[in-house]
Amino acid sequence: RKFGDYGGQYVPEALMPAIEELTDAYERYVLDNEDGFMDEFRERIRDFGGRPTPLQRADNLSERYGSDVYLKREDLLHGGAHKLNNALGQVLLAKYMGKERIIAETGAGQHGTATAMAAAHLDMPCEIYMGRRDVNRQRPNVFRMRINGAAVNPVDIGRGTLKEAISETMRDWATTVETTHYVIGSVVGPAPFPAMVRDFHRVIAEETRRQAEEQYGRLPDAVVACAGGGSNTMGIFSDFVGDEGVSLYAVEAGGSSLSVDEERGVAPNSASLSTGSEGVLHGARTKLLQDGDGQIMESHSVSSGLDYAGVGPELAYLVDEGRVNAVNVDDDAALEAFHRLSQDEGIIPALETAHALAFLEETDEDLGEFVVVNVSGRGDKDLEAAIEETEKR
Ligand SMILES: Cc1ncc(COP(=O)(O)O)c(/C=N/[C@H](C(=O)O)[C@@H](O)C(C)C)c1O
Repeated sequence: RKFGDYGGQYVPEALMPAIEELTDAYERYVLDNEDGFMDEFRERIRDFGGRPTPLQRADNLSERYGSDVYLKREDLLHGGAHKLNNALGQVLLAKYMGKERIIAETGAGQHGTATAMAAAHLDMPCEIYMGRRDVNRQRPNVFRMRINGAAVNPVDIGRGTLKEAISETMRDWATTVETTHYVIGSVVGPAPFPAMVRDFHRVIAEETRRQAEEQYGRLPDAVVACAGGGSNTMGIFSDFVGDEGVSLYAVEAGGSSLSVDEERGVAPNSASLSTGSEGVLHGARTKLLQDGDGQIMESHSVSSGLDYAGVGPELAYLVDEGRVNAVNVDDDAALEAFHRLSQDEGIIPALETAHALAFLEETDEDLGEFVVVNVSGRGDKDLEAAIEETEKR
């Protein structure tokens, strides 16, 4: 339940029965593979999802940085992002638990889309909560969710971004726990969600380890991934935590600046790991952007998927332990990296992913000769935003 001081289950009493039921199901089906649950998960994520994803050498980036840069291509997973690993796992688990309805939150819309696809695939009705602001800036994903048969509920309270969408989804779940499972989109929320979401994404790290040995003859010197809630980071890091020779870099959104405006409660970034402080958000104790009175601050990022004031408790723990390096790059660097990968490698990355790629350009650290970057998603959803943002600069 806990990762050092972080984690726990800070939820209203009404949710405790659902949390206990989910904990029992997680232990039986995910940890103990009861009824062959994990076998069915692996078979479906292979045949429906398209796993394994390639570990591909980026020849032009390798030349630019004078090292062997390999891309873990989660953008090639069905739906265009790593999100399907967790969404498929949780919807399948809901089916094993006898649930009849699926709900989820989304910000960038990738998690919402993945949940809608998994629910359609497993014949479960699905409802997605999405901040109005995100509905407007990730429209291609709103269309995909609806075409996959999900209802998309725009959330108009507050700033209409991810934080409010999560709160609305939790509110729905509190009154529908009997029949409904809440598919949380990242390694956040009350236990067992952070560990369970990590375990569904662990397949990314397992493949990367095998592919590194086969294609390069040894483990990477460094693994780099962007961090919003932290699921694609924990997914690709989880298998390497015990390998001291593999440096791990979690790249957060530095937004437009790292200085926060305590007065207005606004942080023009989402660098919770680097600049946040300990607090409770969405059911877990973790690190988050809060003002002196403990009010959660508005976060910012050019990418919806990193625009989140919190971060997963296990990732916060690994950073405090010094096992993961928390770094960040700003909006401009991410936009440059978005265009660089598109022009130099023929891959349009998600704006979230672009932050991980920007770190290779921005850092003056020597990352070693064999560097793996997690390409968490593709940038189809971001084309309009990226062009607009680039023209503005
Ligand atoms: C392509 C892509 N890459 C990275 C992220 C960051 O989420 P994590 O991997 O959980 O840190 C995201 C996050 N997307 C979520 C979503 O689509 O709803 C996000 O907005 C929330 C679930 C946090 C993403 O779409």
